[in-house]
Amino acid sequence: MSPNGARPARAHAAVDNLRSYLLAAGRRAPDRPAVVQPAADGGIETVTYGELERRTDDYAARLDALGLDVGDRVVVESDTDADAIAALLACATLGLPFIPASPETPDERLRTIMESAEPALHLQAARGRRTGLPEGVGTARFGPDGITVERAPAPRVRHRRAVTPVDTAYIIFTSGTTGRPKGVVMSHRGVIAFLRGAEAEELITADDRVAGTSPMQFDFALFDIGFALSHGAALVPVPRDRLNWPRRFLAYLRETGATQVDGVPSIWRPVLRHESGLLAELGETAGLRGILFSGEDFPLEELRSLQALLPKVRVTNAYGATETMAASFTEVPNPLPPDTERLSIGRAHAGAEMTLIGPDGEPVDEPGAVGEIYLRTPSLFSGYWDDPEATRRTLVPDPLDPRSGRLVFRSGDLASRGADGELFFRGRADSQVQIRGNRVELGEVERRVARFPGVTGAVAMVLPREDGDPRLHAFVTAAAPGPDQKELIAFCRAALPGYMVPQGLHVVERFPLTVNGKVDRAALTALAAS
Ligand SMILES: Nc1ncnc2c1ncn2[C@@H]1O[C@H](COS(=O)(=O)NC(=O)C[C@H](N)c2ccccc2)[C@@H](O)[C@H]1O
Repeated sequence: MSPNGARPARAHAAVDNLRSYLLAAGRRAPDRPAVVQPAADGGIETVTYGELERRTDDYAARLDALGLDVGDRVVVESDTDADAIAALLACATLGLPFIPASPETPDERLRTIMESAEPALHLQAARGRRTGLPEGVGTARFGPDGITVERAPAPRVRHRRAVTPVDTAYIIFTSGTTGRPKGVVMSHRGVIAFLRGAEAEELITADDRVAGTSPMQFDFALFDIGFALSHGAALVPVPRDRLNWPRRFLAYLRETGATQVDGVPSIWRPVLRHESGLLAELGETAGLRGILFSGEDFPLEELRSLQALLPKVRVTNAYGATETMAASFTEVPNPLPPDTERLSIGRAHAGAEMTLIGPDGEPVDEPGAVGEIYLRTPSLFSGYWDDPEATRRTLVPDPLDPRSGRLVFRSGDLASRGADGELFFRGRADSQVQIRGNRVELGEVERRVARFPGVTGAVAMVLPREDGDPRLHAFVTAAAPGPDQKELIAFCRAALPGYMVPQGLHVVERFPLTVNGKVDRAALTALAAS
C-alpha cells in the first residue's frame, strides 16, 4: 500500500498526458475510426476511438491492480495494432514509462535493454512468442479479452500520488554508436509539445488515414500513432508481412483507404523496382495524397522516380532525432529541379528553432557555410537513461544564450543555409571524413556514383585500415550486368577531386537494412572487410 494509503491518482484529465492528448480528438467523435487493421477473418476491421478508449481503460484497471508505482517501467512488445496502442495509452494513464519493442528484437538485445531499464513488467501481445524473460520481471499478455498476468511483478511501495507532464512517457533504446543501446527518455510534455508543433504544419486532417510502416521500437512508429490520433485521423499500421511484398503492400494501402503513407525511404525501393505500374495506378485511382519520409536522406534518383509516378502526391521530408522526436517538415518540390544536389530540411516546426553552430561555438549564418544543427525546442528529451555523461554532451547550454541556463539539443548533424534561410542536410558530423587531410562529403560521392548508367543506388563510406590511411569505399546496387568498375571510377574521376574517388567498389544485390529500415552501414563495413 502507498504510504498515504490512497491509491495513486491517475493522470489528471486537465494536464498534459499522452493518453488524454491522443484520445481528445476522438472524445468529440467516439464513433470515428482510430485504427484500421487486419481482422481475424482475413478482412479489414476498424477500431473506433470509443472502443480504443474502453480498451485503454480496461488495460489501465488491470495494470493498476498490479500495484506498480509512477515511474516503474513496462516493456510493451508487439507489432503496432489497436491493442498495442491501448497498452501504451494504459501505461501513460498510470505514469508507467513504456519501452516499446518489436517481436523482431533479438533476445540478446532485449536482455541488454531490460538489464539497463530494469522494467517491472514485460507486456506482450496475447500471441507473442517471447519466452525466457529474466526472473525478476513480471510478465503479462494483452489481447481482446484484457490483460492476463503470468508472473506478477515484485511488490513495491507506491511513493507517487500524481502523474505529471514531466514524468516519463516512454524510453526508446537506440543502438548507440558505441554499441551499448542508449535509452532516450521522453516526457509527456516533450511529446505533446512536439505533436502540437506538427499539428501547426497542417499536413493532415481528421479525414486522413495514415499508414505507418515502422517497427514499434523506432520512434517513427510512435510519431505515426501520435500524428494520426492527435488529428482525430485513423492510423493504418501496415503489418510486416504485407510491407515486405510490394504487390501486397500496395493492395493493402488500397484496401484500407490509406491517404498518407509514412516510412523510411527504403520502403519504396522494392515497389519502385518491381511494381511501379501498380504504384502509379494507386496514385491515380486510390485516395493516396501524401507521403512522409524520415530517418535518412532519400536518394535523389529514387525520389525523382517516386514523384514521376505520383505527380499529385505531396512528399514531405520529416527531419529530426528521437531525442526531440523530430525537428522539421519540408515539402519536397515536385518535380525536383534537375540541379538539386541535396534536400532541404527547411525550418523547424512551429515552436522550435534550428541554429547552425561552427566548430568554434559561434553561429554560422552565411549562406552555404556548413555548421552543426543545434535545436531549441520544448520537446527536448529528459536525458539518456542512466547515462548523465552522454546527456551532458547532448543537452548543452544554448550557445546563443549560455547564461540563461536554457539547454538545447546538439544534433550531431551538419547543415548549410540556403539563400532564404532554409537548411539543407549535409550529413552526420561524425561521418565527415578526412581522406588524405581533405574533408569528404559522402553525399557528393554517392550522388556522382548514382549517376553512372545502370547504377540504381550508391552508399559511400570511409573504412579504417589497420596499417594505413582510411579508404573511401562505394557500395552500389545496379541493374544487371552491373557497372564496369574501371569505367565507373573514371566517371567519378571526371567530376570529383582525387581524394573523393572511391578506392574500393562493391556491387551488392541490395543494401542491408537495420531493423528500423535504414541502410545498415555496419553490415556494409563487414562486407568490405570480407
Ligand atoms: N529527413 C531526414 N533526412 C536526412 N537524415 C535524417 C532525416 N531524419 C533523420 N535523419 C538522420 O537520422 C538521425 C536521427 O535518427 S533517429 O534518432 O533514429 N530518428 C529518426 O531517424 C526518425 C525521427 N525521430 C523522426 C521520426 C518521425 C518523424 C520525423 C523524424 C538524424 O540525426 C539524422 O542524422
